Amino acid sequence: MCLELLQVEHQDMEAISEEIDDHENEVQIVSGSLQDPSHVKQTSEHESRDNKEFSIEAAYAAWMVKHPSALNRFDQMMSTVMKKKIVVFLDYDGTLSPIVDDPNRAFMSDSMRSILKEVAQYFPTCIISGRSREKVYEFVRLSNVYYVGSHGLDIMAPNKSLNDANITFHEKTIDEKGNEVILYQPAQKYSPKIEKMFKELEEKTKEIQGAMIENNKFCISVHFRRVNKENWSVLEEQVMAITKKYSDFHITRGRKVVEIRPSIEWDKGKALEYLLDNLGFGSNGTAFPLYIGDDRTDEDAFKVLQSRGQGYPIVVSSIPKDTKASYSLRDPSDVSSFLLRLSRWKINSLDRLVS
Ligand SMILES: O=P(O)(O)OC[C@H]1O[C@H](O[C@H]2O[C@H](CO)[C@@H](O)[C@H](O)[C@H]2O)[C@H](O)[C@@H](O)[C@@H]1O
Repeated sequence: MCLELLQVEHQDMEAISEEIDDHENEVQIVSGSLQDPSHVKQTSEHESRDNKEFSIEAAYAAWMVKHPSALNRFDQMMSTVMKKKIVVFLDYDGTLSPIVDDPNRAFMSDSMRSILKEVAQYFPTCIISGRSREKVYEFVRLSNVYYVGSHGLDIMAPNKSLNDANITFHEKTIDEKGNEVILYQPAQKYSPKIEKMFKELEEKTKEIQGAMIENNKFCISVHFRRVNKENWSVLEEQVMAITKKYSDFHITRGRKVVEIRPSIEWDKGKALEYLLDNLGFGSNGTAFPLYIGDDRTDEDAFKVLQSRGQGYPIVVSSIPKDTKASYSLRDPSDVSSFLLRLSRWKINSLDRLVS
C-alpha cells in the first residue's frame, strides 16, 4: 500500500465527520461511495463504525490519487521550481488555525507562528482571509507577513514596483512600522451599507441562541455553528430577508457560515492576481505562487493559478471534495509540516550555494 493510503488510516474520524458536516450544503463534495453526505449519515447509523471509517478512507484514498499529498510529493514539486521566486499565499481559518466553535478563539499555535515567521523570512508571504485584515493580524501578529482581508477586498501590501495603470482604488499609507504601503479596497463605497446591515442583523438575530454576526469590514459573516439545527432555517430566513433589501449584495456560504458580500467582481482569485501582477512579487512568470487554503472561497484563487499555469494550488481537506487544487494537505498540522519543510528546503539550497 502506498504511503498516502497508509496515512489516511490514522485520520481522526471525529474531525473528519465534523468536516463532512461543515460541507453539508455542498452537493459535490464527496466522490465515490460518499457522493451525498446526508446519505453517508443515514447509512452510517446502520453501519458499524468500522464500515463507516472504511468507506470514508477508501473514498479519500481514491481522491488522493488526483490530489496527492504535498508533503509526500514535496521533493518532486520543488524540483520543478528551479530559479523561480516562490511566493507563499495562505488562508487563515482551517489552514493556519484549526476550525473551532467560537470564531473569536481561532488562535494559531505558537509553533505555527514560529514556522510561519521563518517561512516569511525566506519568501514573500501573504495571508488572504475572509476575516477583516485587522482581525487576522491580531491572531497572527507577524510583521513580516502581508495581510489581505474580507475575501480579498482589503489589500495592504508593500509599496514596490506598483504598476498602477488600471487601478483606481488604491492609496498609499503608512503601516504600524512606519513603512509606506499601499491599500487597495475595491468595495470602499459599500462601507456605510455594511455597517447598517450589520446592526440590522445583530438586532434581528439576537433572539437566536448561538447565532453570531461577525463584521469583517467589507463583508459580514453570519455564523450558525453554535445554533441548534432546528433554528438554522429561521436564521437563514432572517439573513435572506435583510440581504434582499440590499440589491447590490449577495450571499455565499462557507463552513457553517453564511456570508454577505458586495456584488462586485472581486474575490480571493482577483486579489491573488492583483498581488502577483502589481506588487513586485515578480510578474512575467518569474513568481512561483504556492496557495494553500481549505475554504470554498479559496477555489477562486486555485482557478487563477490553474488558468495562469503558474504555481501550485494546495487544498487543505481531510475529506474528498470537488476542487481545482492539484495537491492536498489534510489539516493545519500538515500545513505546518509543509511550511517547515519549505523553509528547511530554502536553508539547504542557500547552504549549497555557499559551499
Ligand atoms: O478565509 P478564511 O480565513 O478561511 O476565513 C473564512 C471564515 O473563517 C471564519 O469562520 C470559520 O472558522 C471559525 C473558527 O474556526 C468557525 O467557528 C466558523 O464556523 C468557520 O466558518 C471566520 O469567522 C469568518 O469570518 C471567515 O469568513
